[in-house]
Amino acid sequence: MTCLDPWVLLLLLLLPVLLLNRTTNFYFKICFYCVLCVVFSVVACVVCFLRHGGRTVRNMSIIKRFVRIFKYFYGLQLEMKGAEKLHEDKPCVIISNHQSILDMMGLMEILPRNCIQIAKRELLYTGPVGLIMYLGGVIFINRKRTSTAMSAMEEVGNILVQKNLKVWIYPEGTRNGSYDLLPFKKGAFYLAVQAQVPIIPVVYSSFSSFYQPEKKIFTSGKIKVEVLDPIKTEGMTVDDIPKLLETCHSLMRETFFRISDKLNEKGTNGSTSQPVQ
Ligand SMILES: CCCCCCCCCCCCCCC(=O)SCCNC(=O)CCNC(=O)[C@H](O)C(C)(C)COP(=O)(O)OP(=O)(O)OC[C@H]1O[C@@H](n2cnc3c(N)ncnc32)[C@H](O)[C@@H]1OP(=O)(O)O
Ligand SMILES: CCCCCCCC/C=C\CCCCCCCC(=O)OC[C@@H](O)COP(=O)(O)O
Repeated sequence: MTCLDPWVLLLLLLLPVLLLNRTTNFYFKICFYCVLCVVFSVVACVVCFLRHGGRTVRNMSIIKRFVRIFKYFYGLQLEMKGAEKLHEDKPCVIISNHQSILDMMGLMEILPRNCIQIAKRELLYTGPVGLIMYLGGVIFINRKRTSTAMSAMEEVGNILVQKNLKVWIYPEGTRNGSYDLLPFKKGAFYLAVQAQVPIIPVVYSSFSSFYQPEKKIFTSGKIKVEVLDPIKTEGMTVDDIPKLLETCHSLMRETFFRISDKLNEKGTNGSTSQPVQ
């Protein structure tokens, strides 16, 4: 019989204690999430290469299958409303709120076919995770240079209708762990007006009932997802963008408060904002 290294033995004995401690449990879950992302990305890259031979939005259906497994490790339940609105075979711009790196689980639950995503350029350099995003057709933008970000998004606008694509954008432009939505950036609205395609808002309930990084809380829980009705942009011009943005923001904000338990417009279930994870 092989003897276990005493350090390994000690770690194994301490593991239940560490997992019962809220802080270590929190960090364990976050680290495990990153490990899952990396390991599944490596496997998904191989499958994507074998199946489609390179970068294509069709790889997203493969990536989706991998990411959909994550929720079982975390005891997360997703409750959808109106998901069928995303599956109409027409181009559109989908906008949603962005709370954390955990969003990916909710995203992959309802991501429609032929839907490209916009992400910050830095994610391309996260090893296998960046590679799988690249293979999945994610468009990377440099947020520090508005002009290049705008032209990358304009290019998406040019092919949206032509190739019958959908595009998923986080108009807050960054992760937002506060108990409210941030003001929206304008790129998604320029894109929709330029391509004359509808905007479909998608709202995820606040994660704060099961995930509070500042208190090191990460338990099992439920995420409610509501897909709102499409908002037409036909006939709109750039002058209509501020009003369009305002309409989408207030509809989404209203929905966010309605579907998030114990949250109200004053912001709170005890604290105001917290760092993103
Ligand atoms: C198996 C495991 C697998 C794991 C892999 C799974 C893959 C999942 C992928 C998930 C990816 C998720 C990634 C999420 C992110 O990275 S979010 C961050 C990146 N996204 C965004 O930033 C999108 C939203 N941002 C925008 O739309 C911005 O508007 C942007 C285009 C980036 C410009 O930024 P900024 O300058 O900060 O914004 P403003 O909106 O304030 O605009 C400044 C002025 O420019 C004018 N403007 C904007 N766009 C246009 C345009 N297209 N044409 C003309 N003018 C434009 C705007 O009006 C502003 O001017 P004024 O102030 O109005 O004068
Ligand atoms: C060779 C380098 C290796 C680096 C390895 C890094 C491994 C990283 C592993 C897992 C990370 C999981 C990332 C999942 C993708 C989630 C997308 C996301 O949520 O990005 C955040 C972005 O929307 C906004 O960023 P900011 O809030 O503005 O900041």
